[in-house]
Amino acid sequence: MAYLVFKDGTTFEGKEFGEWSKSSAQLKEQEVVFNTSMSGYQEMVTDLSYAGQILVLTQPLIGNYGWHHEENEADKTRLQGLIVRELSEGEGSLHGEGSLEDYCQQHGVQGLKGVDTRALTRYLRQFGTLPGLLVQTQEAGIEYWANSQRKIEDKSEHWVYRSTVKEAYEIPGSGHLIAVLDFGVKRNIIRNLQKREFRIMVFPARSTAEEILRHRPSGLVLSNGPGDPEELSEGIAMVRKLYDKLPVLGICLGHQLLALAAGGKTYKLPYGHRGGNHPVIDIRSGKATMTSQNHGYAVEEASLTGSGFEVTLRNLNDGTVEGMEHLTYPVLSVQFHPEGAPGPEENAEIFDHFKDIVLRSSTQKGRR
Ligand SMILES: NC(=O)CC[C@H](N)C(=O)O
Repeated sequence: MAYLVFKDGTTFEGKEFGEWSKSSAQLKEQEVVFNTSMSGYQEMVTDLSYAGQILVLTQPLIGNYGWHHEENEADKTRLQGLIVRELSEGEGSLHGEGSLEDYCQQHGVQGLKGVDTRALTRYLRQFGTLPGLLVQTQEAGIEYWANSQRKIEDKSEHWVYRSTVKEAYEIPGSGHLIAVLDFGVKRNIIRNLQKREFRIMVFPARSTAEEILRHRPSGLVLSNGPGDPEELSEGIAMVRKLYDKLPVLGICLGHQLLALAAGGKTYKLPYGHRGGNHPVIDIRSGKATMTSQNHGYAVEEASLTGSGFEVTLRNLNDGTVEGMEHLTYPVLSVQFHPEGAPGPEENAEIFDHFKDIVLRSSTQKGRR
C-alpha cells in the first residue's frame, strides 16, 4: 500500500507503481492537480508543463492503449507523480512499444493506482490546488507535515530551467524562420509549425533577446511551460525586449509571459483548467470552440488596461481570459493549447493565422 497525504491529514490510499526508490530524506510535497481528459495520458505524462506536479486523472481506466514513443510530447518527463483509478497494462494496444507503467518506472514517476480519484478530485475542487505528499506509510506522511514548519527554503531552479533544451537547435524547412522559445515546449507545437513549412530554431529559455534577433527570425513562438509565470523575471524581461520587434504567438505560459511583459498581472486559479473540453468563445465572431487546456494561472483581465493588448477569447465556463491580441503589433496569444486536439483539430487555425501575420509582416518589411 502507498498513500497521498495532505497537510490537513486527509489521506488517499492506493497501490504503488512506477519508481518508488526515493529515500525518506528526499520526500517532498508537490502540487496535486487533476485532468478530466478521457484520453491522452501519454501526452500528459510527457507534457513538461506538468513539471513538479502530481497529476490525478479522472478517467477511471488509464494505460489501456499502451505507449507509443512517437507520441511523446518531449524526450523526458518532469512529472513527479501520477494517480489513477485503474491501471491497465495496455495489452490490447496495436504496435504498442511498452506500457505506461514501464515508462513511469524508467523515468522516475511515482505512481499510485486503485485510488478513489473521484473523491480526490472533489477534495481538490473544494480546497483548491494543494501540495500533497506520496509516501509508503501513513506515519511518514504525518511526520513530514508535522515537521514542515521547520523546512528550509526551497532553492531549486524554476521548473522551466529544468525542462528547457540545453542548446539551441534547428529544424530545416522551406519557409520563413521561426524562433521558438522553449520553456518546456510540446512537440506538437513544433509539428504544427513544420506542417506550415516554417524553418525552426528552438532556443533555450535562458537565451537573450539579442541572441535570438541575431538569427533574424520572421516570427517568434513563446511556448508552454511549467510553474508560476510571475517567478520568471528573466523570461518576462526578455519577452519585453522582443514583442514589439517581430510577429509573436504565445501559447499558455507564453501567453502569460506576454501579458506580464506588457505590464499585466497573472493570478492563481482555484483548481486550474486541465482537460479536453473547455469551451472558449471568440468575442469578435461569436464562434465557440472546444479546447484542450492545462494551466493553473490566468491573466487578470483588468490588468491589461493600457497594456496595448485586447482580450479576444474568453472561457465560457468561468469568463477567464483565453486569448489576446496586440492593438499595434502583430502579436497574439492563447491560454489554451491549439496543438492539443480534443477530437476535431478545430483550433489548429491559430497556427494558420500566425502564418498569415508572419507572411504579411515580412512582405511589408520587404517593401519598406
Ligand atoms: N501549459 C502551460 O504552459 C501552463 C502554464 C503555467 N505553468 C500554468 O500552470 O498556468
